[in-house]
Amino acid sequence: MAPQTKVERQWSALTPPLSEWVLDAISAMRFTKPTPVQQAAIPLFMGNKDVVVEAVTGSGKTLAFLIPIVERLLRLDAPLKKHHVGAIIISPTRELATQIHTVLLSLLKFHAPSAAVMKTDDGEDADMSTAVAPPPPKFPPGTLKVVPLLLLGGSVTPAQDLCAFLKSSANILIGTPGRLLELLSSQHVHCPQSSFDALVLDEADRLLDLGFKDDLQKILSRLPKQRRTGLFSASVSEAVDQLVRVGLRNPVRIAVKVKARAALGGIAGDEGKIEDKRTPASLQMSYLVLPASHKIPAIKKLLATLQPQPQKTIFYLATCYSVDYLQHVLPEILKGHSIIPLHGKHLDKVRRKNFSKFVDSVNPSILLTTDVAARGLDIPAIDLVLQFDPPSDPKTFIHRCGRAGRAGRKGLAITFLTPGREENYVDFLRVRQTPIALLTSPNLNITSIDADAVTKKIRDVVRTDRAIYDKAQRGFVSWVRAYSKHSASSIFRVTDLQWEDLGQAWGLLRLPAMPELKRFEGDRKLGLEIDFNTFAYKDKMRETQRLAELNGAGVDKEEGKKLGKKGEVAWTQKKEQRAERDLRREKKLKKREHDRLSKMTPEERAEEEKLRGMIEQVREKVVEEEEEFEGFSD
Ligand SMILES: Nc1ncnc2c1ncn2[C@@H]1O[C@H](COP(=O)(O)OP(=O)(O)OP(=O)(O)O)[C@@H](O)[C@H]1O
Repeated sequence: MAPQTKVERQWSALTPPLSEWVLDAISAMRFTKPTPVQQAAIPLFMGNKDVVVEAVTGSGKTLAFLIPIVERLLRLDAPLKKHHVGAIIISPTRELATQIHTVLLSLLKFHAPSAAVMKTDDGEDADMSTAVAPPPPKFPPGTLKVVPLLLLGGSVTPAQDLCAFLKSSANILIGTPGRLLELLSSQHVHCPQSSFDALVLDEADRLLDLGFKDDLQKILSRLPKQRRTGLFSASVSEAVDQLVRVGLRNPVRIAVKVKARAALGGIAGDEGKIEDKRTPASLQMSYLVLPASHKIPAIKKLLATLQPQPQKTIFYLATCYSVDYLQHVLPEILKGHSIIPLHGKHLDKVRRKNFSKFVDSVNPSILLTTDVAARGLDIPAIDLVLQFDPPSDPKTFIHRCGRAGRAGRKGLAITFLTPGREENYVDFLRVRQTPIALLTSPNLNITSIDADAVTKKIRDVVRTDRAIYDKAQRGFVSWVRAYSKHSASSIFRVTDLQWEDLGQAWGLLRLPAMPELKRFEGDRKLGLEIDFNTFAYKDKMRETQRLAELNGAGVDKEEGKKLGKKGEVAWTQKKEQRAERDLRREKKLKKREHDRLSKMTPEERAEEEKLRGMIEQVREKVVEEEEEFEGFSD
């Protein structure tokens, strides 16, 4: 017998033993040993156990559920019937679902029969194979294989998803709840007791949140009760009250915690003590206490002084509108870094493009984002996470921080707190086994001169275009609303906010009119004298419209905006733009479909017609999933 390699030795201690091809795949990935969560979860989930798995971010939970699912489907006595589903993996966001699908494909590349299906399904590979390479190997009927299908929503219609399912006879579905439900609602998709094996909820506590409740309930009602269910997350214990909803049967709880020495800068006297942590040991969890107006100057200094210089940074903001605003001003301040915005209100196309741009960028770059990118994303090169302020939902905290310091790599997560009551957040986190320590190095020493200089720069950008001013006002209002909804409401109180300093921090040209400022008696103009009547939009059409309104009746000269039905113009315009966009999208899809059909042989067409007949019966409803993921982003 050939001597075992190091990889085989480490992984082969698992029982039941993994298949040869899985060991080959792991070996190619250079994972010399299973991570603790893989060691604990793979044997149990490969057996007949339901599992609830909590392990720190970046600890390899994805393979901990993918390997058992695949192994079990490939150990069946006979292949699943056509259009029968063997396993479903649900994820709260498209990006995460896509990532799980990618990891699964990289695993299946090593399973020849499944890989052959992937090849023939991929048009490019198939074409190339007829031209240069030999055709993919044929396997005898009855060969077991895993065929995954990714369901995301966005620009793909439910009918197209069904078409892909029927054509590929996929047996593992990966997707977001809304689109999965659409597919499962079709009478052509079968999940009977005899075939359905496992359901996985990745980021389970998020999926058990109220926002997903209805979809999840409906999905569960379409699955057999006798199945294996796996719940995975770095914060699943936050959802214990909800677990019963998932119908777990005597689940085994697996909790992989980290023991670490308490860092300097935590509670006095605790330094060096061993403590349980819910964050990876390789991730330095830090905070800074600064007035709001010192935060961006501190970030500027940090990025310039941290060694080695951060290459990929995630900068979390509370709302989509804050992202929409700061994407215009940060490039001016954080020069040398590409600022890439990403939030749930972006069109699907923009969201995908910007995400890829960040992942692929070779220069220092900052993903400016909301909690849409808080969970699950595995981009190993991220070395720094910045939180302008803590997330409204405290369980999101460890997920945001956990985008850095993954799989043993060093990472740094810094949370900004303002002096006063917010400092209690440090103790609040400690109780939740998420200790954070004051960042003492590099020493930033931000002065009011630094803050004034940054505010001036921001304001200079805002003054270039009234559209940016609008975004600033909107971004700020949405931020205040998010702040007021913080679940740690005794720590984050709107009444404690320092409005003038915040105005400076955001580079506002005046404080917006908002109910939260009713009792504010300070300077709403923030010390500036600006003639808003002459403050123009760069966009000529918009400016002409503004001027027309300004010169017309019912105009507040100071605001330069229409009185009465506030916001009516913008709203109707927005509605028209959306309708136009939908029309354009529909036309594009039709053209793409036409091009696809025109390339088909008559036989393929006939098959297509047959499929279409089946698809006609499917509800055509495009689900707006993004809003759910945003939760509190106004
Ligand atoms: N056995 C292993 N050895 C080394 N690296 C591994 C191993 N298993 C997985 N990894 C790598 O660890 C990284 C994190 O894995 P994964 O994304 O599954 O983490 P996770 O626990 O799901 O994190 P999160 O809670 O943030 O979703 C990935 O880049 C993955 O390739």
